[in-house]
Formats: sequence, structure tokens, C-alpha cells
Amino acid sequence: MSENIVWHQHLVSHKDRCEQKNQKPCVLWFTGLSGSGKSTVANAVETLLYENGNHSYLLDGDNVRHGLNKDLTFNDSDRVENIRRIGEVAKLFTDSGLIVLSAFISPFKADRQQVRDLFEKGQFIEVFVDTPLEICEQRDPKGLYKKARSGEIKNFTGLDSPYEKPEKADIHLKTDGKTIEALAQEVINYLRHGAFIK
Ligand SMILES: Nc1ncnc2c1ncn2[C@@H]1O[C@H](COP(=O)(O)OS(=O)(=O)O)[C@@H](OP(=O)(O)O)[C@H]1O
Ligand SMILES: Nc1ncnc2c1ncn2[C@@H]1O[C@H](COP(=O)(O)OP(=O)(O)O)[C@@H](O)[C@H]1O
Repeated sequence: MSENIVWHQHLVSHKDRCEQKNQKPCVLWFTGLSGSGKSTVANAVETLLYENGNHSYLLDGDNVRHGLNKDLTFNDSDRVENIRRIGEVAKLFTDSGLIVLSAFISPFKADRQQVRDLFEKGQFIEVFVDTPLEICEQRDPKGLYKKARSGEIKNFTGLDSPYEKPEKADIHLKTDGKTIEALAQEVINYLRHGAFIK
């Protein structure tokens, strides 16, 4: 870290921003295989939050890789850097008082832990979107599994690049046979129970 840099205290505090928004900020960190339903469920949760009058922002893998992280590939070290940057962005957004939803594969346990460590206890909520590889591959909405199987894409998560499942996710969404609405409601219930929202 560079020397001669001093943290600046702002006049409007974190507490002020939370009170104005009438919510307790947190990050809902969705993790799971490509095609598991991270974006879909995160979008459904954000819609419910919006309807409830909450203030949120959804950081989505594909979108962030078009801008902030467009210099990063899918090799292991770039995935580590991808998650590190997103973690820092999520930290800034929660400091602003928002409920942040992030939808990245985030395949490595150590990286998810490193992001968790940026937050106060309980503020980082890991949401495991647990959809078996076979189902993700059947869905294949972008045709990426097909390309990976044929060798056109290398280092594809779940095939020739690892996915380290969360062992104790804060919210474990077993998606099999459940509707998107039901899965989103599980997340909302968790937020209400933890008094993040009213
Ligand atoms: N090699 C490889 N492996 C996995 N995924 C790939 C790859 N190449 C491109 N894609 C597309 O990129 C999306 C995943 O980006 P993420 O930033 O979430 O990945 S990671 O967290 O850095 O592992 C992922 O989006 P989702 O399907 O929404 O998860 C894919 O569409
Ligand atoms: N619970 C679910 N039941 C049925 N289909 C789903 C469910 N969740 C997601 N899908 C579908 O699976 C596909 C992949 O979902 P997506 O949210 O893009 O996954 P990810 O963001 O993890 O790559 C989409 O076509 C979506 O409509």
C-alpha cells in the first residue's frame, strides 16, 4: 500500500445513509456454476426489494466483465483478481447504504472468504445457488457448455476448471424443482429475519 495516504472521514456518515434508506445494508453474494440461476434469482430478489421500497444494486458477472474487469480472463489468477475487485466495489456500495447483490461464479473458497473478511460480522451473506452440473449443462442458455465440451473454450468452470462448493453457506438454495419466486422468497425471508429490511 502506498505511504502518505490518510483515510478521510466524511461529514455524512454511514449511519446517516442507512437511516435515510431505512434499511441495514449487506451483500448477498450469490455463487454457483454457470447456468445455476445466480442472475435469475438475484434479479427476482432485487425486484422484491424494490417493491418493498428498499435501495439495492446488482453487480452481475457478465456486465462487470464488460467494463471494470474487461482486462481479466478466466485463468485462475484473473478469477482471483475479478473477485477481489468486486469485493471492494461491494464494500463501497454497502458503505453507501445499499443492499448489494452480486452474481459471480466465484469458484474459489479462499476468495469468497477474503471478501467476507472485508465486512462486519453477518453483513456478508453467502448464497449458494446449488444446481447440479448436469442441469446447468442441459440449460446451457449461452451455448457455453457445448463450446467447452468441444474444446472451443478452455478453463470452463465445472469441466476443466474447479468449482469449490460452499460448505456452510448462509443461504443454501437447493434449486431442484423450485420456482424462481420461491427461491427469491427464501432470500427475502432471511433478510427480514436478520432485520436487514422491514
Ligand atoms: N471459462 C469460463 N468459465 C466460466 N464462465 C465463463 C467462461 N468463459 C466465459 N464465461 C462466462 O462468464 C461468466 C462468469 O464470469 P464470472 O466473472 O462470474 O466468473 S468468475 O467468478 O471469475 O469465475 C459466465 O456467466 P454465468 O453463466 O452468468 O455464470 C459465463 O457466461
Ligand atoms: N429455478 C429455476 N428453475 C428453472 N429454470 C431456471 C431456474 N433458475 C434459473 N433458470 C434458468 O436457467 C438459465 C440460467 O440462469 P442464469 O440466471 O442465467 O444462471 P447464471 O447467472 O448462474 O449463469 C436461465 O435460462 C434461467 O431462466
